[in-house]
Amino acid sequence: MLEKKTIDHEKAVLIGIINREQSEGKVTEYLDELEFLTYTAGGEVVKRFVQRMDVPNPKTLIGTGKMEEVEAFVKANDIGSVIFDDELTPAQQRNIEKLLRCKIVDRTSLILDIFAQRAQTSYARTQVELAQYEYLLPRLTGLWTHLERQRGGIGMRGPGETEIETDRRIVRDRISLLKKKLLKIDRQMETQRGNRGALVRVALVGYTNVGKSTLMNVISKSDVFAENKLFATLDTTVRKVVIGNLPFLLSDTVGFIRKLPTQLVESFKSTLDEVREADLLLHVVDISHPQFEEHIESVNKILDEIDSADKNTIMVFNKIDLYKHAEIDEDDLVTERTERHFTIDEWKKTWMQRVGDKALFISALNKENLDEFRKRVYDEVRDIHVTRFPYNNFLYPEHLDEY
Ligand SMILES: Nc1nc2c(ncn2[C@@H]2O[C@H](COP(=O)(O)OP(=O)(O)OP(=O)(O)O)[C@@H](O)[C@H]2O)c(=O)[nH]1
Ligand SMILES: [Mg+2]
Repeated sequence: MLEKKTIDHEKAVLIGIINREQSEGKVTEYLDELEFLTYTAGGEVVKRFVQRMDVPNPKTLIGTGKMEEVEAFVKANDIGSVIFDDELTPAQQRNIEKLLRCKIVDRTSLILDIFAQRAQTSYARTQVELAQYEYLLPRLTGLWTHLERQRGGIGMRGPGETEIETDRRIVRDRISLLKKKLLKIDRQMETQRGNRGALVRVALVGYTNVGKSTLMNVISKSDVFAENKLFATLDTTVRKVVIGNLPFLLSDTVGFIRKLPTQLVESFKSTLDEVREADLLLHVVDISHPQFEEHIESVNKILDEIDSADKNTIMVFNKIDLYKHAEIDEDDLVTERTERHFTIDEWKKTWMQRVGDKALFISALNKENLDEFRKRVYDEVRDIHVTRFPYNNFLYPEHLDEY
């Protein structure tokens, strides 16, 4: 269920293109996610436009005819933003802006906007601001006037410099300032992490909205913010958790998403240090989501980008309470049985073949199978612990139920 807040819902339309790489079905899925992102950002989607085209129009991405259709709709319906699923070049963005005279947003800037809204701590805010400026820099091409406030008037403009150059210089200065600021906080955090001593470190990773924070809360009896919107968590939270009598550190991290803007991965690298330095990853998956396998791929890709793809990982399939498999009527002899028809048991078997006992099926919300989850995590953490401190191993029995 979506909790609607009293934000003034700005009306938005979505635009996607179908081509050789993305089929109609895929585009529908991508636009579903884009709609969820729009909702998270405070907007309301009133219409979607989809066009089939193999070569994008260099001027406006979609074709002229389609653009006229969009223009008519935007004007007639008081639309505040037009949101594209595909990334726009700075030139395309400018051209479309001129035509439609409303906000033109692509997936990257939408995600950046959500991050900006949700950043709570000064660290997260600094990271987001850096990502925003890096997105902005190549797009500074004269049409922008929103840097006016920061220009500071007299004396700021060097002789002979054009406005765009001044803007670029201001943005570059700001970027290097922010990088310095982050570096300083990074060092402090590194020291903090160093002080945590020898405890085994476990990190929850996964696509956004899969239930990482909910699981963190039930396991550590803490109170991390969780809600049915994307990117509820931006800052890493670390908690000391004890299972049996074995203590370890559990961290909850920012959720991943398909096409996570590179600027964000870059500037959130240090938030992701927690992942990079973890001894064990719990890769949480929302098995009730129709595209959960693609989510797994996106997450693996980002883990690869931060050099963490080879880490010891347990796959945690969450939300089994919501999972429903598609059914085929007995007299239906045409429909082929596919993964969509798998029962949870079949998924269990499939994943067991792939990763052995490193797959778990739970419901964090209904607390289903949490004992099994605790036991698996205990065994894994214990193994890491006794490998690291062999002399210590008598402290921690091989089986949790000996406690
Ligand atoms: N039905 C069901 N809902 C769940 C389960 N686990 C979490 N949820 C819901 O899923 C939504 C997202 O949960 P979060 O814990 O915020 O997810 P997250 O992975 O931390 O999300 P981000 O921080 O945004 O990346 C919330 O509305 C939870 O109540 C579950 O096992 N079953
Ligand atoms: Mg979270």
